[in-house]
This record gives sequence, C-alpha cells and structure tokens, in this order.
Amino acid sequence: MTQLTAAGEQAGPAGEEARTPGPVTSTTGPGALPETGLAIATKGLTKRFGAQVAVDDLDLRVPHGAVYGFLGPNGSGKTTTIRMLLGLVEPTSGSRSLLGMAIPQQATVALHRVGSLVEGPAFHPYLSGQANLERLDAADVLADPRTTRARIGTALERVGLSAAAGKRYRAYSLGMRQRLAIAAALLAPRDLLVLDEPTNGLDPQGTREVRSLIGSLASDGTTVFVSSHLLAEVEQICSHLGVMREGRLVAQGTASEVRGGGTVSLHLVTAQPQEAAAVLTALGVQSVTTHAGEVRGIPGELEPEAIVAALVRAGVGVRSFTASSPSLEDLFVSLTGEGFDVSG
Ligand SMILES: Nc1ncnc2c1ncn2[C@@H]1O[C@H](COP(=O)(O)OP(=O)(O)OP(=O)(O)O)[C@@H](O)[C@H]1O
Repeated sequence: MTQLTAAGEQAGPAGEEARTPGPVTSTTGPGALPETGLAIATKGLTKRFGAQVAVDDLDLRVPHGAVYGFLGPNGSGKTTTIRMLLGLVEPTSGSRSLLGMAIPQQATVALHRVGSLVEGPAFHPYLSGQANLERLDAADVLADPRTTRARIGTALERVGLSAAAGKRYRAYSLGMRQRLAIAAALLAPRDLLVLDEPTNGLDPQGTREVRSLIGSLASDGTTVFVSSHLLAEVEQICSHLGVMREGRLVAQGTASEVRGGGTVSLHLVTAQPQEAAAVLTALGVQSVTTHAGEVRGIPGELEPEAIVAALVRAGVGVRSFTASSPSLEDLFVSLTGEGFDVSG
C-alpha cells in the first residue's frame, strides 16, 4: 500500500444521535462486524470473480456527515464495492455495515435509510418527472401511499426540479435526468446516499448541477458516498477521499490527509552544486542529489525560508529555488499507477 491514513473522524450533524441506532454488538471471528459508529464501515471486504480479485481486503471508514469521494480508474472495483455495500452482491469474504447495521442481516432496516443510485432507475420518456416518481413510489412496498405526493414534492424541491415536475422526461436535459434519478433516491428521508458515478455521461453543465446538488444534500447533514473515476468532478466537494487501485484501497482519509500524503521536494539551480549539497545535508535535508548545476532533496519539516537563508549565509549563489508538493493529480497518478481523466 503506497499510503494509508486513518479516516479522520468528523463530528456528525446535529441530531445525529437521534437518527443513529445503538451500536451493533460486535463479535470476533471471520463473520465479525466492522467497527460501528461510522456511516459505512467494511472489514476485509473481498470479492472474487473466478480467479480475478475485483475487491481485495477493503477496510472502508466513512464517518457520519462526510462527503466521501470513492475514486479510482475504471475497473478498480468501485461498483463491485458499492454493490456489496447495498447487498446486491455477496462478498467472497469480509463484512460490512451501513449506519451501524450489518449487511445483509439488518439490510431491511438499514437500506430504508439509504438512498442509492447504482444503475439509474428506468424512467418512462413520455411521463413527467412527477409521474415517473409516482410510479417508482407505488412500486416500493415500504412507501406509504398516503404521503406519496408530499414526499415527491419534497424530493423534487430538493433537487431543484419543482418547476419542471410536469414536463415530460424526454424533454429533460441530461443534468435534469440525473437530478430526477437522485430525487428517486430521496423519496424517503435518507441518512446516507450512495451514488455510483452520478456524473457519468453528463456534459459540463450537468456535472456542475449534480455536483452542486451533492453539496447541498451534504449541507443538510446527509452522509454522501460518491464514486467517480473523474478526480476533478468530486474533489471540490469531498471532505474525505478513498482511492482504489486494482481492487485495493491505496489511500483513505480526510481530503487534506490524503493530499498531505505527497512529499514536498526541493529543486535549486546554482553554480556551486557541491557547496549547496553540503549545506542542505548539514541542515538535515534528505536524499540530496546533484546533477550538473542542479541540486534536489526532500526537506521534510524544514521551512524553505530557513534553507535559503542557510545557503545565503554559506555564500552559495542561488539562481532558482523551488519547494513543491505534488498536485492532487500527480498524487493520484502515483497512487493508482495510471492517469485520471482529470478534465472529464
Ligand atoms: N459480474 C462480474 N463478473 C466478472 N467480473 C466482474 C463482474 N463485475 C465486475 N467484474 C470485474 O471486476 C473488476 C472491477 O470492476 P468494477 O465494475 O467494480 O470496477 P469500477 O471501478 O466500478 O469500474 P467502472 O468505473 O468501469 O465501472 C473489473 O475487472 C470487472 O471486469
């Protein structure tokens, strides 16, 4: 594993205590539950398809109230993980819980509080957004028909489609279609939303709409778990990130913890590389190398100002000096071993 930081705990939204059931009694042994008290937790979650390991020993930790970006290239195991979380596919081994409840043992109760978008619902093109939601709600045995209209009204309002509720689905833009799919996931009050690639196939405007919708859902206190192979789409709205590579979680934590995993390196150009290298080494800079008129090293905790001052004191002429962290893009490429499609 290149880097793995513990997911930072994030204070849950006000009223979370009331919404969160008591902890599930944990056991030991192969069927042991993962840690509860998290919105999503998995322990050693693994899925094999024949000889292929699609998801390998996954320990996810998604705190209540987080917007968790589940990132990774195509084929890295995101959808398989989500399908296991929602009880749509059985893991080969390992355990998982949603909102502190074990899946599949407590799936009926847990999943009623979880809205999901995995394979978008099939909408009827000639029916309005409102009528489509009525059909979906009627098909849900747990939904109370007496409150259908009110719940649909609330869901449409939450995704900003109230004004377009009577419009036929076929006249909706791509962004509106995806927002309707999210409204379908919101037909009951949800504490957790699990969205698999919600911006897939959307144009930039649709992507912006969905991204801003996710941000507003999260600001209401809903925990959002959103997968994407497009870094730029989710990084702005995520409080936490998990990065998948070939079925394994190679980084996890708060967005700043994951970003902070990149090592700062320094690069200076000078006519006196040997003298400069001696100064850097004496200061404690690690891995100092020289090549032609260039010196590189890893400053660790040393401040760039202190390094430059020491060089000046030693009479080393510095033509240029740079201390840089890798961009999030560079970091992800190094974590996943391949390029993310960062532009979408
Ligand atoms: N039902 C299945 N049978 C066999 N192999 C599968 C099945 N489902 C997924 N896989 C394989 O498991 C691996 C992980 O696939 P998965 O769909 O979970 O990845 P992903 O990160 O969601 O990628 P994408 O964004 O392309 O959907 C892939 O190599 C895929 O081919």
